[in-house]
Amino acid sequence: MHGTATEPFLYLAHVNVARGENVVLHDINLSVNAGEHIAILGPNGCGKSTLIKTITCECYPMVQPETKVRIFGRERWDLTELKKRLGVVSAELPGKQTLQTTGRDAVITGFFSSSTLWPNLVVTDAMRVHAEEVLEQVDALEFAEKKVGEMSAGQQRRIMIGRALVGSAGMLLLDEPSNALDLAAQAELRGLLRRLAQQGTGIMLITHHIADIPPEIDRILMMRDGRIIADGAKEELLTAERLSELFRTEVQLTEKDGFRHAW
Ligand SMILES: Nc1ncnc2c1ncn2[C@@H]1O[C@H](COP(=O)(O)OP(=O)(O)OP(=O)(O)O)[C@@H](O)[C@H]1O
Repeated sequence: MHGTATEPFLYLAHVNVARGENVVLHDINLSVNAGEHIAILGPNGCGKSTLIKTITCECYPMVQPETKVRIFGRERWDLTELKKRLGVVSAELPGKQTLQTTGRDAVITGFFSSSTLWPNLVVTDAMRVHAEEVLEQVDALEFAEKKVGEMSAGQQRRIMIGRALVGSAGMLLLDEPSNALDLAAQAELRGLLRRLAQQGTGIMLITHHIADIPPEIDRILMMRDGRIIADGAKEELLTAERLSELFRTEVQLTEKDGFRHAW
């Protein structure tokens, strides 16, 4: 699981991050290889999104000599380049212009990390061919001509996953992707994440819904109060006992077809 055969995607050492007046991440140490499948769990406000925002350079670590942040093996990044390579998906759209953009074009914006296909952007034939493959991969060809603003939340999410996939180096960072999805769309999302994981796409998934965690995810990070309090195998950590400790409430767990359900 923590093997060295693949290119390291992420290396964080002694990372502290402040937001506003408060330090909200404390001494984060984390190493992730490309292609790993990880879920990040923890109570509201524990710092999960800030961790992802630290990877995407939307939040910066406090400057301290022992602090290291390496993404794809590099410490310094042109932000636009980095954004293109990181496949980030949240429940929010990249910008309000995205609403007026067709699904097909919204996927292509992933090559530029832009909110719409501005006229000055040069779209190559190779980009169009790849976007078409990705639209098929996320099962979105049927509604690719629709404007994103006219799609269901489930369709939008599939387009945003496609957008994240086109430019990315095979790692998806998903911040609560099942938010606002109805039961059918949640099931579709679960199926899609499973397929992507099986095809070798790496996944870092933040979720409050244990049922979102596909069987392919085998590593769990548990966060509380801005710290990683556990990092290990799903078999050890995704238990009623560990979840009860993490959320400080009694959690019950059942398992079906490799998925776990908590309440
Ligand atoms: N823009 C901001 N300015 C100041 N503090 C912030 C900001 N965004 C988040 N915080 C604070 O940072 C801490 C970590 O928040 P973060 O959003 O990373 O947690 P989270 O685990 O993703 O929470 P949730 O599960 O509710 O989404 C919280 O105390 C939060 O109040």
